[in-house]
Amino acid sequence: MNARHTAAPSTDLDHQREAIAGLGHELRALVDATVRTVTPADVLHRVTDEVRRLTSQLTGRRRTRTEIPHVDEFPGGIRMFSPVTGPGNPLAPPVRVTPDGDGVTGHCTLGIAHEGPPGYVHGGMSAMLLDELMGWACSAAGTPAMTVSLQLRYHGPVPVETPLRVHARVTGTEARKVFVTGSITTEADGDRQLVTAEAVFVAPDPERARALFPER
Ligand SMILES: CCCCCCCCCCCCCCCC(=O)SCCNC(=O)CCNC(=O)[C@H](O)C(C)(C)COP(=O)(O)OP(=O)(O)OC[C@H]1O[C@@H](n2cnc3c(N)ncnc32)[C@H](O)[C@@H]1OP(=O)(O)O
Repeated sequence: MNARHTAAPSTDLDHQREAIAGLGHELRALVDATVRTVTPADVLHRVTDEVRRLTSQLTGRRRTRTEIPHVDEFPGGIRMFSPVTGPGNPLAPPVRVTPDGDGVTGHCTLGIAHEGPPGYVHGGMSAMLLDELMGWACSAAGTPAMTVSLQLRYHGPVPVETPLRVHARVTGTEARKVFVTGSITTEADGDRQLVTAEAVFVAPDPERARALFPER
C-alpha cells in the first residue's frame, strides 16, 4: 500500500513522519526499479537528469552529523532514518519490529537491491539485520547498548523476495555487558535457521555516552 494513503495524521510530528515515510516508500520503489531495469541508455540519462533535479529540492537546511532528528525517539525508540528499520531511509527494507515474549522479532522482505549471490541476500545485509535486531533486544530489556562483538554463522542462503523473520533475545548481562543471540528464518519455515548470531553489547558509561551523543 502506498504510505501516503494511511490514516489522517493527528499531530505535526505524525504529519512529518508520514511525509518522511511516503518519500522513503517511493525512493525504495525507485531503487528497486533502478536495479531491475533493462531500459536503454537514453531513458537512463533522462531519468538521471530528473533525479538530480529532485535531489536539489532537498539540499536546503540539512542536519549535522551528530544531530538527532526531531522526529526520532533516541535511544530505544523510533528511528525514522535507520538503515534497517527506518521508513524514511530507502536503504532500509524497512524491518517492522515487534516485541515478543522472548525478545524482539523483525519482519521484512528483502529485494534485489540487497542481493549477494543471484537470488539470495548479501551476507552483510543479514549481519546488519541481526545487529540491529539484537540492539533492539537490548533496548527492550531496558539496556540500550552498542555492539562490541558480533559473530555470525551462515547455515543456508537467505532468499530475496521472501518474507523473513529475524529474532533476537538477551541471554544474560554482566555489569554493562549484554549477551544477545539472534537468528534469521523465512516466515514459511520458522524452524530452519538460515543465519545465527551471537553478540556482546556494551551500554556506554554516562561520560562516554555524553561524548558519543552530545546532542542527546
Ligand atoms: C545515551 C545512551 C546511549 C546508549 C547506546 C545507544 C544505542 C544506540 C542504538 C543504535 C542502534 C542499534 C544499531 C545496532 C548496533 C550498532 O550497530 S552499534 C555501532 C557499532 N558499535 C560501535 O561502534 C561500538 C564501538 N565501541 C565503543 O564505542 C565502545 O567500546 C563502547 C561501546 C562505547 C563502550 O565503551 P566504554 O563505555 O568505555 O566501555 P569499556 O570500559 O571499554 O568496556 C566495558 C566492558 O565491555 C568489555 N568489552 C569491550 N569490548 C569488548 C569486546 N569486543 N568483546 C567483549 N567484551 C568487550 C570490556 O572488557 C569491559 O568489560 P569489563 O572489563 O568491565 O568486564
